[in-house]
Amino acid sequence: MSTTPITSFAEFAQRADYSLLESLQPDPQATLDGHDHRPRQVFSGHYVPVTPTPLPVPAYLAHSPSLFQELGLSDSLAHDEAFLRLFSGDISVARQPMRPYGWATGYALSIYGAEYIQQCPFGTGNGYGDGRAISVFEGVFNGQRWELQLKGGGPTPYCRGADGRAVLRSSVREFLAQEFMHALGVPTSRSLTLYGSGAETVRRPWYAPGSTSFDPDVLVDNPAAITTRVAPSFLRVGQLELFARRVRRQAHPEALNELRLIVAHLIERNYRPEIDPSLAFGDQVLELAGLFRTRLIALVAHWMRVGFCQGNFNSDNCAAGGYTLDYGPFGFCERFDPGFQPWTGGGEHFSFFNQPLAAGANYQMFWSAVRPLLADNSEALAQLDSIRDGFAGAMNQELEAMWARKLGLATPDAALVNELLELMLRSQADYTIVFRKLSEIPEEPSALQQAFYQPLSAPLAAQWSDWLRRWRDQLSANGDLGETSAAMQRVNPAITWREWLIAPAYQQAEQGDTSLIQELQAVFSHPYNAPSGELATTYDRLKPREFFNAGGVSHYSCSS
Ligand SMILES: Nc1ncnc2c1ncn2[C@@H]1O[C@H](COP(=O)(O)OP(=O)(O)OP(=O)(O)O)[C@@H](O)[C@H]1O
Ligand SMILES: [Mg+2]
Repeated sequence: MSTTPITSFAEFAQRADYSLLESLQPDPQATLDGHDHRPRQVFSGHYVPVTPTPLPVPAYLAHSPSLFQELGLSDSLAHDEAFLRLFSGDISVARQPMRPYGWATGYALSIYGAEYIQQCPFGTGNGYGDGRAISVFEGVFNGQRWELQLKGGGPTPYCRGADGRAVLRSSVREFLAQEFMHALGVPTSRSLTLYGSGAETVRRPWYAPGSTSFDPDVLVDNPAAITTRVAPSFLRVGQLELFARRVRRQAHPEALNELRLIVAHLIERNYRPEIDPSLAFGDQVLELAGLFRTRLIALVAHWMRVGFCQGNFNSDNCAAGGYTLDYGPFGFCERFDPGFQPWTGGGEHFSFFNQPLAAGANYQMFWSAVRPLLADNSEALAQLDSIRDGFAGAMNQELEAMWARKLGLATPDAALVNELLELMLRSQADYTIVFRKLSEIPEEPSALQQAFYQPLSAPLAAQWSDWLRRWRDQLSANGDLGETSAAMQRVNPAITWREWLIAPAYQQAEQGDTSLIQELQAVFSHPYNAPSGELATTYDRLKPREFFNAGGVSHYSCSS
């Protein structure tokens, strides 16, 4: 394992290794030149070779120093000409052993457990998939295998007639959010780089300045950008579903084999160290089902812990490796509201506190997608069903443990948590600030005042006093308050994502000024440390009144 960081593109390219991808089938209709950008049906195979469309006049905006370090890349590489060209969509710079084309994958969509096909322009489900995400690299860095994927890299056969681009606004959001979530300790895809175009803009519906409209009221031209995300794989539950649906429909003779290959690939990519390769394949599928259940449940508990709402937790936005994927319609809860949902198209079922149920619906689709692989083994099927049946109970247990950690309790106490959430709601508490203040284990509600969007009424203050007293009694009975407080500060972040602090960063980046992006990167890299001095004045505060109901900040319809 090399310890000197990679400084040249040639050295970087040497890390390419497509040996896992090679186990999958390319679309037999596709040509290997990758010039396949028009919407069409893809009937079989696991991926379509496709070249990205380069951003004209690409310019560096940001990279993640922490991911660069993990991959063993020198920071200077982000400014290297060939590196910049690759990750702004120009794969003509590829050199051996890299492939001179990327790949896009098809997937199916279920919303809350209901199968959809009308999102596919052909009405068949064969035209839905990565419409603007194109993987360009599979390789091994410091002993770990990663896939590198452009988002906004131009149209693919799955683009459904759209431009395949991402605007700078949404790219800055995804770029910052992935690294923030990682720093929060939440499993996630990661951010490598962010490059913007100095010459191409794309038009999207958006909100006029000061608008409180629910729906966008203007069309805005925004620079096109590409953010590259990194994960062990970008396999989604929806992807398994696509192949399972083809098995069910007997779409072609290879359908069951293709399902088997994609599931084997998922195991290889995301679960191999935990699943013994010498097990019979059916047993590996059972192991996978158990591990994915555990990961998905832990993931959603993390989301609840940090106040994250994914916003659009369809099966095609649910990574089969059990991490957060697709930072489009997401938001973080500021004033506590269990129904928080910033995306106007997302609906209540994907709101903040409904995420455990949404995860259960996605797990159900995973379960039904892998079932055909065990069809000839009734014992294995029964085991698989019982893993699925246990989802809700295991989810509840994990949530109870999460609340206990947030409150420093040695054992879960659902009644105490529910009373607290009720009090938070009635007091208009800020989700992040109130838990951070509680981490100091205050005796009096006055110590929490900074967390409330309205002064506490006398009756509410009395209820808080009572709650604090009973909670503190439990804590005192269980151990040292100083240690408990320190442990609480490790799970209750000191700062959070506040959209009104992010909007100026992408607005300034549109004018070529990336200093706010850099400031946010720095602040977000240590979310459990209270920011000091001037940074505290900016980042540790309640959402100002003028941003409540502000279009594009408190809610948004377009995430692309
Ligand atoms: N501008 C676009 N051009 C082509 N396809 C698009 C565009 N925007 C979204 N899509 C496709 O529409 C589907 C739904 O979009 P959604 O917002 O869930 O995903 P996304 O944010 O583009 O991507 P991902 O889930 O890969 O992060 C996806 O399959 C996506 O590829
Ligand atoms: Mg998506």
